[in-house]
Amino acid sequence: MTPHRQPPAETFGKSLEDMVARMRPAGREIAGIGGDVDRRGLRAVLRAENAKWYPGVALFALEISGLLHGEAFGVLQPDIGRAFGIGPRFFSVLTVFSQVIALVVPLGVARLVQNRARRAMVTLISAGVWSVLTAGTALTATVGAVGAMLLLDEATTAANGTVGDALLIDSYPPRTRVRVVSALRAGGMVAGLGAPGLVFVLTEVAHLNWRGVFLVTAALTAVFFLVALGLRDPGYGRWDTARIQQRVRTSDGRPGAPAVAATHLSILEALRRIMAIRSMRLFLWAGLISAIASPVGTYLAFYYTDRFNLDAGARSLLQLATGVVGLVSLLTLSKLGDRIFQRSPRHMFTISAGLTIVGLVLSAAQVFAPNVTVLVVLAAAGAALTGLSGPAQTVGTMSIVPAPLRPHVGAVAALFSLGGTTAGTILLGGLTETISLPTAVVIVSVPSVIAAGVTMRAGRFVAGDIDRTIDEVVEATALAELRGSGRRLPVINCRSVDFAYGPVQVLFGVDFSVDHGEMVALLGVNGAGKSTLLRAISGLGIPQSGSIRLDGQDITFLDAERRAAMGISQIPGGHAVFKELSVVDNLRCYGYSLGRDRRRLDSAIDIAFDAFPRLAERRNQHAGTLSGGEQQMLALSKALMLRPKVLLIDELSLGLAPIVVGQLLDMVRRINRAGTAVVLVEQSVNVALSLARHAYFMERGRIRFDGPSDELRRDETLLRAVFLSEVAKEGAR
Ligand SMILES: Nc1ncnc2c1ncn2[C@@H]1O[C@H](COP(=O)(O)OP(=O)(O)OP(=O)(O)O)[C@@H](O)[C@H]1O
Repeated sequence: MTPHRQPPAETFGKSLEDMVARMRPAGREIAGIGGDVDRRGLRAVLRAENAKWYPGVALFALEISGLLHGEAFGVLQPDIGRAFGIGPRFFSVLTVFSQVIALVVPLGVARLVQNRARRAMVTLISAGVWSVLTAGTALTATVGAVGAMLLLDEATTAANGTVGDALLIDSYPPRTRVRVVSALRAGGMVAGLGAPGLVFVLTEVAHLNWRGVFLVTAALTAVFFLVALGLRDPGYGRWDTARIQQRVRTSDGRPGAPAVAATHLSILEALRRIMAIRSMRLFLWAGLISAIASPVGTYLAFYYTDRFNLDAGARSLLQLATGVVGLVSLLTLSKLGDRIFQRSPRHMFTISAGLTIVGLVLSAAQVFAPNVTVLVVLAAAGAALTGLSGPAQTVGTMSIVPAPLRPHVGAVAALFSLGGTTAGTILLGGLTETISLPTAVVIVSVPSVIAAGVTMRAGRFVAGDIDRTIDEVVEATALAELRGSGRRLPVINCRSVDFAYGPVQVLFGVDFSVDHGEMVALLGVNGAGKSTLLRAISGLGIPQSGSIRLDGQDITFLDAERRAAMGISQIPGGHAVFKELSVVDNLRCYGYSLGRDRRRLDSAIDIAFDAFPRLAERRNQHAGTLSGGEQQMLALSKALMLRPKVLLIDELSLGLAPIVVGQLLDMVRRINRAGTAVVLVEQSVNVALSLARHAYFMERGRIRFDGPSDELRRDETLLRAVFLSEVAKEGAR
């Protein structure tokens, strides 16, 4: 017998959506947008929030450490080459490996830290390895060892880069983040200016050979490593996610609910989740487009060296002037950045991208500078304005992803910007062969202006995307609360699902739930979106927004294969069998998720043959040559074999004789009685309503009815619509 729904499960999805909507304003305020604009200074906010300076200081120490050893490796490469008799070819082969490492390591590290917050450990191990590597390089005697060290260095640098921003963001409250990120970037700029100076002093003033420089650098990186040694991972979403969870728990006066179990995503699933964020997609494309111009700096340095006859000293001064102006502008304007972000993330991106465009124009104008003074002014002003968008972008991108996926963002961004840099190197190389450098610089600056425009557009969606992360946290916590209070969660719960095929949206805010062991009818006119909803549940399609949960666990972005293993089976209308395969091979394919246990598979196949002797008689016949009814029996065998938690059936009875339909429905009842919840999409209203106590009615991608089947049976207006579409379908056949 179909179990009774627990009140108010009939509107479970709806009530959850109401709860999520109710908590959204509080969630926004916690996430640092909305509410009264916080005008306090950084120190005052950190004191009031009891946030410590140390994580920032430690991360700064690690940044200096990274810069120092990176600079030593970069500058001294030719000397190492000479010492071992290796030429540029050796290093260019290494570069290829380095690029592979730069792409692969971040993804692996992001996955590694997704399950447990161990980002501080990753960053400290990286820094420790740097010290050892730098010292090891000084003492090494073989070419192979040099190569291995350079590659290991690349891997640890990539690992550190993956977790750095996420660690910083999670260490500070949202209302201080633009300032904190800006301060760290400014510190990095200082170190960036100081590192070459140090290498210069060690080689030119102290006259150390490359081994000596590496030893001194190793000692310094070790000191910075020790400074950072107390760094601990603050935990995912320490200042946002955790606080929202806390707020949800206390909102109904039941503190101390069990922890919310997160769904761990594979790398591909995590990428899918990230790419589902509209503003993130735009940010990533903007990153790729703007990276096209990244080789410009090198060309410019050559250009103004020739044009104004600048020597190394003058070039360093130019760099120093640019750095100092950039630093001052970052530090003075970052407070404003925090305020604007709080008022409206969209404005923050409009302003920062607007300033970037002005900065780009000034930077490109360098090539027309009549003298060195104008060159310095243009370079400094350009760099200062374009530099402002960095922290805005970091805070924006980190705020729109769920906290455990923040390290993945760095990994994906690296992928995109590498594509842009490669394209830019090829493009600029080609352009400078055929046209003058000033024209080439102006041409290559155009993509950066376009990228700023794309960023501006991305900013429009940031607030909405932050809402989605808040909603997910509220929902997960609310469900954990409910479970903690003894309530059994629905086996399937869809909340506010939007789905589109390309630009055409077909589902709009669908709330849909199915209890354990329940049979539910999903009805509606043709094209209402019933099959699409089933596809979203089984993982054949990914919704643009909203969530899908199996037994409380978020499965919105999981692979279909994983969902099948978790207990969701689907019998798609019209093409449920592999027509080219024999009956028994079809059953073997269905049994894929049972694993490698041959005996288990064989006994599952026997169960199917016992239930449908007609299939047993035709075990070696091609499934495509079975009758329509036999094909549906074969399809239903999947549920008999796998005993899923939920069976999604799309149009079981379509085009079949009543007697065959009767047999199939008997089997559906049997499967349901054995504990499998069934969602029945049926063209025959009578069939569906006679089987299911609970019914949903869809129209144009929206749920129009959610309640007892008897009530729907009495709703003539809705049923007439289905009936008419049924007639139309029959007519079309
Ligand atoms: N792969 C696809 N690409 C583009 N549009 C699609 C795709 N599949 C379905 N659609 C469109 O999505 C809308 C919903 O289709 P869906 O099959 O989910 O409806 P349905 O309620 O199951 O209809 P029916 O009862 O006729 O099967 C329809 O307008 C359909 O044309």
